[in-house]
Amino acid sequence: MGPETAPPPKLPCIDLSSNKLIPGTPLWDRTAAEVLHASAEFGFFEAVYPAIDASERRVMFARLAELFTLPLETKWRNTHDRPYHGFIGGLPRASVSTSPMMLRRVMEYKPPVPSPDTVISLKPHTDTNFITVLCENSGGLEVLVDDNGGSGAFAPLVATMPGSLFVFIGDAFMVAWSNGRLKSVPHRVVLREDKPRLSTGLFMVPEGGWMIEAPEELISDENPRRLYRPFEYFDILSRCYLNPMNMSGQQVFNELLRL
Ligand SMILES: O=C(O)CCC(=O)C(=O)O
Ligand SMILES: [Fe+2]
Repeated sequence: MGPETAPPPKLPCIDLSSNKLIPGTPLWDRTAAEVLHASAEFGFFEAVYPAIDASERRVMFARLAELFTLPLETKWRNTHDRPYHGFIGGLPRASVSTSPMMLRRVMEYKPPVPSPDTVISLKPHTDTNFITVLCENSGGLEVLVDDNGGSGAFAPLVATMPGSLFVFIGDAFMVAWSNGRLKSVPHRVVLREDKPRLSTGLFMVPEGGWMIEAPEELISDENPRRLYRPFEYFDILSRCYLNPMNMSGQQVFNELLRL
């Protein structure tokens, strides 16, 4: 028996494709309100943003597939002293990543051999960074929905438009940029087919070495005080890394920083 998954509910899908989306216009304001609502209610949304057309996408994923056929010794040469920045092997997925500030990561999930019907390839977690933008070659991403009192169920994220990207609010955004108003949502990857899944993500991370806290503007009648202590991002990331996936970033933030 595979992991249980709820049927796909109606999930937020926001059209960011119009070239009339210009700051100061009513369309901009309406779209910004949709983004805010989705980020507060769900912690993620599907972004209709066909900047990468279908043929570019195909080429990109074909090249990625080639990249992952490199021998392990070669992949392990991609090292970095910061957690999650170099090659990550040993998980059900393999990951190669570059660049410390805007972190572009590519991921391959391979079903184990022999393959069961379904397998959880990436355990439920929240992203610790500010914002994640994901682009995938096949389904498998699932989010926790309707998490009333912890009794939520994972639902598949099915793109309603070809070429969509998925945008996730991370823990650092939840804590520092929204003072708890937006939500970072647990998600996971489940393989239901006996073939590898490829994805690429843009992980927007804070610069290291600075203490980060919610700005004054976010203190309101609704939230009359800061909800979290100031933090240094890589300190938190190292703590998450020390117990990978056993404790989500959200738990680390809530247990260490909640005031
Ligand atoms: O591969 C995916 O689509 C999800 C990756 C992910 O959630 C992560 O690396 O944090
Ligand atoms: Fe994630």
